[in-house]
Amino acid sequence: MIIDTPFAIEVSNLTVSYNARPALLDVSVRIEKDQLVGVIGPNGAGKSTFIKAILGFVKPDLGTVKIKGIHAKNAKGQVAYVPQRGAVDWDFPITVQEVVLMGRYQQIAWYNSPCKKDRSAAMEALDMVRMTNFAHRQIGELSGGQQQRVFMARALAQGSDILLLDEPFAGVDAATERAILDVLERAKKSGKTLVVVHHDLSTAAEYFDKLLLIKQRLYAYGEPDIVLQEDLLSQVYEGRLKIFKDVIKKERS
Ligand SMILES: Nc1ncnc2c1ncn2[C@@H]1O[C@H](COP(=O)(O)OP(=O)(O)OP(=O)(O)O)[C@@H](O)[C@H]1O
Repeated sequence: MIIDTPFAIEVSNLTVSYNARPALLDVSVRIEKDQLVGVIGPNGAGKSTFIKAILGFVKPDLGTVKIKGIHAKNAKGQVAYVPQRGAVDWDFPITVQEVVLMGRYQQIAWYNSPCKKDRSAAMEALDMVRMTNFAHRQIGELSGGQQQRVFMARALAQGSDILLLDEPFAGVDAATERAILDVLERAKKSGKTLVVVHHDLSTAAEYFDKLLLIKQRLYAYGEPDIVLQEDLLSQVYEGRLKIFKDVIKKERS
């Protein structure tokens, strides 16, 4: 069933708890299609939980998630996920090409092996992240930034219109950060909606079309100049006054 909606993701009244302690409380937000969205907030704010709840990896106490107008339970395969780099066993003996092909497994019946179409989708995705020359390399032999790009290719090969990424810029150098941003921007131009957990307030306005500011509750969602307001940031980041004052100064200069 195709529903004509401008929204990629609609989250309504979402509450998620771990051991009876709420990580997210009554979060409602509608994310439009074809946007590059940054999810910001301090440590432990519930950013990863927000992503995991959209993916159905954690069960909400309350609330609903819709993907392109359809209840998330019935929209399996519509959303691709790029986990935090630390969540992956990089010593596993597998090549770059095999990892990216794994993105196609939802499309491959259990009794079939990957066909030509699956292989070309995987190669196209590797090309998009500029990693074609590394197709036959073991994943353990890549740098952190290259590993990140391979996992982005795996998500792109899946063919979903919506990609959720958990801290893709964590632990990479400035040049790699640029390369990853370039992939995100190209994916957006090709019609994807990307929701990205991001730690660094100083680059948030430059990198993203919209920001989602979260600390257990949703504090703001919108264009960076609406979200990066001193009063909002002071509520969310409390003692870390200097950091956000510098950010606002940079925003306005
Ligand atoms: N599996 C879990 N079991 C128990 N508590 C958890 C679990 N996962 C997260 N939490 C708690 O839920 C809250 C939100 O965690 P979450 O990882 O979503 O935050 P975050 O904003 O992504 O944090 P960070 O920026 O530090 O990665 C935190 O208090 C965290 O300790």
